[in-house]
Amino acid sequence: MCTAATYKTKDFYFGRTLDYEFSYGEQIAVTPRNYPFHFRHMGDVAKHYAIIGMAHVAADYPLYYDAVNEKGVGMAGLNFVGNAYFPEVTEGKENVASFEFIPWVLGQCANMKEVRALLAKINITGTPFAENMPAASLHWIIADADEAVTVESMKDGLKIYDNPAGVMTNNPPFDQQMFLLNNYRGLSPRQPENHFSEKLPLECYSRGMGALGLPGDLSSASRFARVAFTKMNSVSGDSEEESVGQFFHILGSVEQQRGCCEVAEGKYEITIYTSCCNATKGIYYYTTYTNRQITAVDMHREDLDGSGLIHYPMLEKEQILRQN
Ligand SMILES: C[C@H](CCC(=O)NCCS(=O)(=O)O)[C@H]1CC[C@H]2[C@@H]3[C@H](O)C[C@@H]4C[C@H](O)CC[C@]4(C)[C@H]3C[C@H](O)[C@]12C
Repeated sequence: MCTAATYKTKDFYFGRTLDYEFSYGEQIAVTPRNYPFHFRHMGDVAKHYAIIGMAHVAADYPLYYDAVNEKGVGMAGLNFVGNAYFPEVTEGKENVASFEFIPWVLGQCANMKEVRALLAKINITGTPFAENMPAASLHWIIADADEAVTVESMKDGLKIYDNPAGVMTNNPPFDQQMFLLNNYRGLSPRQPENHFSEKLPLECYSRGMGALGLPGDLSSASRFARVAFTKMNSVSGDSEEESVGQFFHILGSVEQQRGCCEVAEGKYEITIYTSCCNATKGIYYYTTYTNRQITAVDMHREDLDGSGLIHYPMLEKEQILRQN
């Protein structure tokens, strides 16, 4: 399972948890403006916006999981197993392999208006990156500081949903996830009134009772409700530290501890990493399951006019600051 969220204070923040039972080996990758992209069906693109994000790097190619570009547009792919369907190459469309979707969009769109125009022409194909790397079953969230959409390629077509909550998890399809939020419209960060019965003297015996009923389990529908509630009610200062700190707390509401979600005998899904990108400034912050210190890579500290891919290993060793 995975969860993605957007957050706005003075700057715009975009990130996700990557939950799985094993790692593909990911790195923080900066694609500078002159790195040549060879799109399988769309030809070569020599110049594009610079991109920073988490990627599996194979044959010097950044297979991004989540990323932002230098214009402040963010995008993440999350599992959509059993629902994602990628058609064959279709004439008259811009055919983009699912593994190319993030660089295709982030390489050329400066805002969501441009993203929407691009999506109107696209056909996301299942073209594999390599023989041993078939297309992943994914859906995507794409956002800038002003709005977000969810993109789902399914048997009955390509769906582009407005995403006013600015959050996404996995199954079921996004329209159903949003509908299910209706179940929680009575929840509140404030203490509840007694609407149960005037004839019963019901009391608030604890703080936090306004959100009683918010599901606490790890299913993706429950994480959707939980992260939406947390994000929509989130309050923080707008300094970088306060915003980044609060963003990690928002995604902390849905993180997965080893042992709670068994996917096979003795195998557990965990939050492998959590990212928080300051999309306005191009700074990628992350924590990992084993390294809870926030680590940052700043795209603007690199030569963004270069042509070679830049990548940093994910730092996974726990760093404890000893006070005495
Ligand atoms: C497994 C990851 C998604 C995690 C997730 O959503 N878990 C939820 C599990 S569940 O639904 O609730 O069961 C996805 C996110 C991004 C994916 C990777 C990226 O798409 C980049 C390439 C794409 C290639 O086609 C396949 C390898 C790959 C390197 C992908 C492997 C894997 O599918 C990743 C890492």
